[in-house]
Amino acid sequence: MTRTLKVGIVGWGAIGRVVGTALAGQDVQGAELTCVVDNRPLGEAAPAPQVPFEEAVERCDLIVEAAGQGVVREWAERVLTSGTDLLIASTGALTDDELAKRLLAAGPGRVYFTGGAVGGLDLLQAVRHLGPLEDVHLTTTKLPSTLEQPWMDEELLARMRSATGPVEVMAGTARDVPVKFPKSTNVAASVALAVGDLDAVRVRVVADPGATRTRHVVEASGTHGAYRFEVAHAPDPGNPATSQVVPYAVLRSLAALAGRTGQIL
Ligand SMILES: NC(=O)C1=CN([C@@H]2O[C@H](COP(=O)(O)OP(=O)(O)OC[C@H]3O[C@@H](n4cnc5c(N)ncnc54)[C@H](OP(=O)(O)O)[C@@H]3O)[C@@H](O)[C@H]2O)C=CC1
Ligand SMILES: O=C([O-])CC(=O)C(=O)O
Repeated sequence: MTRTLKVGIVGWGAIGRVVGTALAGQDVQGAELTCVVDNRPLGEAAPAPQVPFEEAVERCDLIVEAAGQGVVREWAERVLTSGTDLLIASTGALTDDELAKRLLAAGPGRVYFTGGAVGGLDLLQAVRHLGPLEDVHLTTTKLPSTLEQPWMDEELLARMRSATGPVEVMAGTARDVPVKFPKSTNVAASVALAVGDLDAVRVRVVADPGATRTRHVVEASGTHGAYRFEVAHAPDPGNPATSQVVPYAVLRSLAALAGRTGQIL
């Protein structure tokens, strides 16, 4: 008989709540919710004990990070060093090369990344073995309010707020963009993880008042082929910066880690 995977969730928000509720309801064969970590007191809202981070690391086989890039920076290495595995949603933290290098080398815990809001990462990772991808582009289009940032000047904010159509708010690489939109463009770092190069992924971030669905378009080509993946997600009603599908991508990752048969890997 295989052991049940004890899972702790860090971040009881749009992602964590759905993942934690599903785990507590035994929706993921071979995994159970052991505890929850969050900034705010959750009281009865959490279906498992709310504990400090240190205690979660001690009690769990696997921690799901669904809190933000800062949590990855502060805790990821300690989780892995303690022997606990870590599944990261805030992949944008990996734009820091030093941190990325340390996490990939850390152990005995293992680090994993969820595909989150983008598709096709499995194929892009496979394609690397045929040779480099020369051209990789990601275009992310979201509601303007979900893209407002403290560093933006009045002129850009005014343009976003009064837009009647799409407005490009940033063009850069997967190294620059997730740092500027830490809660909204982790997908850029996820594409870069699949492609194996942060600087090779050209990213456009577009604010569009008509974007009732969040759109991510990944386009890549090389001598061996051309690839295009486009998704249009309903945003989470409580946190429209996050697409509603993301917790289900995390649950899919958890099912694979728990060893459920029949998974597409
Ligand atoms: N890979 C992907 O495709 C995606 C990745 N993400 C990443 O996942 C993260 C979480 O998303 P989402 O659930 O929508 O965010 P929410 O803001 O809805 O929830 C995050 C929760 O984590 C809590 N939190 C933040 N920092 C800490 C901390 N240091 N310790 C404990 N709790 C903390 C927050 O509390 P408080 O509000 O008090 O800070 C909040 O309750 C995003 O910030 C983003 O980085 C999101 C969408 C897609
Ligand atoms: O949920 C999404 O569509 C993407 C997102 O917020 C992120 O990548 O951080």
